[in-house]
Amino acid sequence: MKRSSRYSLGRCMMLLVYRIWRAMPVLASVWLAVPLLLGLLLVPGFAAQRELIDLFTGGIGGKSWTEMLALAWQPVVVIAAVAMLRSSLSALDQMTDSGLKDRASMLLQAEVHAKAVGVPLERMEQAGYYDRLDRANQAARSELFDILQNGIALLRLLFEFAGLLVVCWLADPVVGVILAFVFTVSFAIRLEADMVKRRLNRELTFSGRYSDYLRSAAVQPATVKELRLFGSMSYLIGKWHAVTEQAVTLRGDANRREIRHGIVVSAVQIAGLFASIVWLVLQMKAGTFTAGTLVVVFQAMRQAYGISGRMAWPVGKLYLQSAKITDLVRYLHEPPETEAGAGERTGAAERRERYGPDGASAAESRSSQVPGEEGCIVFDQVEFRYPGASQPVLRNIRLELKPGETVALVGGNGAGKSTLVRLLLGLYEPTSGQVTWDGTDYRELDRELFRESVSAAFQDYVRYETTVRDNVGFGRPDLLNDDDSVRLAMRAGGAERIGGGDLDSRVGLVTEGARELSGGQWQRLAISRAAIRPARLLVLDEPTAALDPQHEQELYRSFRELSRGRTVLFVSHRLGWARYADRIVVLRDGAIAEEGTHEALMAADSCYAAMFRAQAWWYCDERGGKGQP
Ligand SMILES: Nc1ncnc2c1ncn2[C@@H]1O[C@H](COP(=O)(O)OP(=O)(O)OP(=O)(O)O)[C@@H](O)[C@H]1O
Repeated sequence: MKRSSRYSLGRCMMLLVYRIWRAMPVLASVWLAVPLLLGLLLVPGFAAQRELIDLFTGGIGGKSWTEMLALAWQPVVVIAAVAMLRSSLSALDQMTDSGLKDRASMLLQAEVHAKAVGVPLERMEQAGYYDRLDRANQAARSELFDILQNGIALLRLLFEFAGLLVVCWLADPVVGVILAFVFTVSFAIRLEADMVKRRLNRELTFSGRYSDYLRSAAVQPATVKELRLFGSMSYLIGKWHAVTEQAVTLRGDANRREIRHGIVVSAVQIAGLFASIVWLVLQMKAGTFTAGTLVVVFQAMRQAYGISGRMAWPVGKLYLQSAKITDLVRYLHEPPETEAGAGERTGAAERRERYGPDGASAAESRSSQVPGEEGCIVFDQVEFRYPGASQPVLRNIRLELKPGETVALVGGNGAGKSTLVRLLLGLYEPTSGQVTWDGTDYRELDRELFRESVSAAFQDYVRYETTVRDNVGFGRPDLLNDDDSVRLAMRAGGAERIGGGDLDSRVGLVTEGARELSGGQWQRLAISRAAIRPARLLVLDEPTAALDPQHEQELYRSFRELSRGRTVLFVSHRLGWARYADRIVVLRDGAIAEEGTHEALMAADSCYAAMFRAQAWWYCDERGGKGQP
């Protein structure tokens, strides 16, 4: 995957840590400071050890035991204090570590959700954007804990190595340089070997699954019967053999490679150690070094070599997780519109541009007009283009919905019906032109009050896998516990029998003991959810798509009740419904092709008439000779 340098792994990690630190400064500071202190404490610890060794290897000389002990107590106290501090810091580290990772994961998930809520719907519906949101969400939910774990493990090892490097450098800068060189070389070799092994393991997981499938297929009675009959059994077994043998060979190669790398690393490390000791012995001869220094340097170098091996693990894992880290950080840092190129601005983006970075909210706070009582809606020269699309989906739409009118919106697949519905509900903003409510531009209306004035049941209706009551009551949470209102809405949506009259019966597959519903039953609940809202405008997008003829007829009966006193726009491919609307609007290729009552459009032998006859033909008695459409 190509990653921009703006979002390198290191920068992404720093941005993530900064976000966490901003939200939890104390906890995050402790979390970061502890590994640093653990590393730094190595320096006084080793210094005290050297002093103690030098004291005793220097011989008692003319000193009495009491004098020796008086000199020794200081380094002993330092060694004990360092050991106690290190163990206390390790305990503190464990405590902050688990608390911080849980909270950081929750915090970033909440930030991803908060950002998703503010994204314009038309942007959210773009496949690329939605995928990124999904990946960022997944990274925040399941990977973040692991990412932070690896990040902090790496930090701990780095600080520990830094402490050991300081110990060696203080002993002699030449030894420090040798250690830095040997450490870098052995770490690089180990990391490369680790990455190769990880990639191979991933590949082998796929081929392992394939090999398992082939092996189990070869012993399944149904497969055995068929393969014997066709004489293909040996072919299947040969295939399994080839896949398995390839995996065994690759694994053997990888193991041999790892062993070879291990030998090289050991050779480099032994050479480094040898060079350091020779150098120190030479210095000792010159009288500048003590036995204590030699022992301490020897210990520090061996400890640092161990770190070079352990560091390959978190670095390798972070590298593999880098795509997810980048997704998460980019999602959190970039405004959604930056993905859209020139000429891809949505209405919301334009508004932001007009009013500055906080444009959307500023404009929203400006839009405070109360929606009028009448609810006369006018589309005035509306054009709409999806972000990234070269052509508008809707063009030059002039449409008026009079208060209390029922309008059917019909047209072929992809004509733009659902898009028009979303503009009508204020979910999208026109790219040009305007939609008004009693003469006021939608953008000037108070969002909350506007939402209260509209209701809808969508083609892609939602299934709330909780209770029947929730499925209806989510339309009006304040009426959720008002049984009468919920039942009334269910009657209007033709859903009164769902759940056997028990509003609290659980539905769906998620909870134990719940009952799964059919597509039609879910759709009737969605219509009931729309019906519970006393909205002036009701929009039904394909309300009968999942209904059988009997339930469709029942819904039609309650439809009259449902539409009383409201402006209704419904979209339906079943033109039998359209004939009862006050007006039919036909969309073709994103433009209004014709408009009128059923009778007028039929009389005009319009494109609606052709569609209607095409559908009616299926229901005609063939012998009745009504003919083909
Ligand atoms: N989120 C989207 N992003 C980009 N293009 C879209 C998006 N949604 C729909 N379109 C495109 O807009 C056009 C109109 O789609 P729309 O869903 O409004 O049609 P429709 O008349 O409701 O179709 P159908 O009867 O099949 O439901 C189609 O060409 C479709 O590909």
